[in-house]
Amino acid sequence: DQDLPSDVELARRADRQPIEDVVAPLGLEPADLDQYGDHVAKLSSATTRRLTDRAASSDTRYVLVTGMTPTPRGEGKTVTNVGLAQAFDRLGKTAVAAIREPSLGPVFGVKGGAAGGGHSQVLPMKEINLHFTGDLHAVTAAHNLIAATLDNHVHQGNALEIDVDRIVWPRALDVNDRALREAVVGLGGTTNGPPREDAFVLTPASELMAVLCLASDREDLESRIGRIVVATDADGAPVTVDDLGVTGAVVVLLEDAFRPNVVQTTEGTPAFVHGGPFANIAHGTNTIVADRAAGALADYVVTEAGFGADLGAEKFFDIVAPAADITPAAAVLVVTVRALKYHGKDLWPVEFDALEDPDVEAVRGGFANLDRHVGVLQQYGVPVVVAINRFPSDTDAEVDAILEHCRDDLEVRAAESTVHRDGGEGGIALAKAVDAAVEGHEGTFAPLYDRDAPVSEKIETVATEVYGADGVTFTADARKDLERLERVGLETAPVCLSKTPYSFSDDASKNGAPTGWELTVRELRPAAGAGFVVALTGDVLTMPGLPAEPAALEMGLADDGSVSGLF
Ligand SMILES: Nc1ncnc2c1ncn2[C@@H]1O[C@H](COP(=O)(O)OP(=O)(O)O)[C@@H](O)[C@H]1O
Ligand SMILES: O=COP(=O)(O)O
Ligand SMILES: [Mg+2]
Repeated sequence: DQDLPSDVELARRADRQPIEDVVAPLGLEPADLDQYGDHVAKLSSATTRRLTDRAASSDTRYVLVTGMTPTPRGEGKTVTNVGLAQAFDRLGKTAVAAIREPSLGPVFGVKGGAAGGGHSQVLPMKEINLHFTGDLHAVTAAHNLIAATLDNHVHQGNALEIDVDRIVWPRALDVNDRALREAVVGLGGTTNGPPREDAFVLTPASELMAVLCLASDREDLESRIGRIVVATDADGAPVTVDDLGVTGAVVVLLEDAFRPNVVQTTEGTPAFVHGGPFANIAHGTNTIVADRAAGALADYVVTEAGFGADLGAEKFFDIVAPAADITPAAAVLVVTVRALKYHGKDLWPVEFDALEDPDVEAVRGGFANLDRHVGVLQQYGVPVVVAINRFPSDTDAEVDAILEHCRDDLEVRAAESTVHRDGGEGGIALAKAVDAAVEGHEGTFAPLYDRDAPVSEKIETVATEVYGADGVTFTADARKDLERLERVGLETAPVCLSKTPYSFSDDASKNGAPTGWELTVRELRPAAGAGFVVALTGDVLTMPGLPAEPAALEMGLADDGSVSGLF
């Protein structure tokens, strides 16, 4: 398999069409777009409202792309998502790839870009991976305006009697910076004070990002922002963004960010790239507005949920689909030979060169992880199709072992996908398997837990039925947090579990399908704006750190304007 040119080189070579031509087959006119140059646009406010007001048309097929428990490099969900949308396009259907927009954190950190790869990318790759249309910068600014307004309120006399030891609204930055995980602000005497402990989260972990992704329209966006709890007062009552009086300014900052970004894939298939929460520290899928707008226009909406099915897919099914009134038609579970070997060899931490050598037995050893993910997805009543995302070093024997296992043992459809190397052509078999699975499926989709169940019961359900835990241990702090939920009206809200993506359990070193363990919940953070409760487990960090060799060290700008080191 001859080596492909780099993603940035392939992106540069792809012949791009004017964005108005890309979306014309969807029935969009130039008047529906606010353009940012020839290849990037946002839906206009009027069109966003028109498309999202429509009931989700029942004949639109929403295909969720999820994955098995990944290695730190990621196993190709975004690549598969883009490639599958291209495949449906090639089969004469209208399709939209609906994915998240990248955060600068991973771009300059370890994972690199999140715009797909090879012949299945969204373009323009450099712009999308860097500033794009400014949405993440807007969220960062809006987040920090709330924080500054809060400290200013306290400085100016604290009429709301905010308890400065119970402020729960951090600051945000879209850069991985462990030095900011815990900070002290307000130093410098009465001019700057009062001093207090503070924290920074990466912008994708900001509750404003979740609000932007879950709001159904502009009015809902505003009321959700106003409901965000930033602190508690001397009586222990919640203090909200509305109480601070800054809701209007935040909406002004986020009005453009709320409208879906419209771009194209390497093959000219439409893509709505919008919203950027990760699935370990947040709910992990793109905006509802992008899903709904795409669903009003296309036969297929192929959308991705981050990390493994235990994270992104669980949150898509239990939080996003109900909030968006979307019924998923199928789930595509992306697996790779290398991730199966990683689980099969029970490696931790991962040594990638050990995964290059052909080893069918090690692939078989990883089936326990694959099988649990298939079982998790089937619990939601959706048909599952396994996509084997083929890497250059994979052998036919390894791929055949997976196909046979899916057919003979799991009795689920599976298809080899070569969309990274071949673009949409490499996803035709997968697209046909998805259609066959949808057409042959009985049963109906349903979230896993009853929407009125108490938060603790919802956490137990996800822990035992999705993660495979024997039960849940709430620390003393978490139990206190549970009691406080009533005061913010979230005692029966959906839960957004914050957990390591590298294991079904809350311990990254336990790969495969761990059994005989308890999930430990150490803290609950009410997200009244997002309308869910974040449950922190293990040692998940909402402000990641840079690795020993950050991707940033490989980047540069050539004289011809091309960027090196972006991948
Ligand atoms: N089949 C493949 N061959 C080579 N590289 C791939 C393949 N699939 C994905 N990649 C690369 O692996 C990295 C992770 O892919 P991505 O689609 O972002 O995974 P995920 O969305 O699951 O995190 C990206 O750099 C991507 O270009
Ligand atoms: O939130 C994580 O998303 P990926 O799995 O696509 O990196
Ligand atoms: Mg991805």
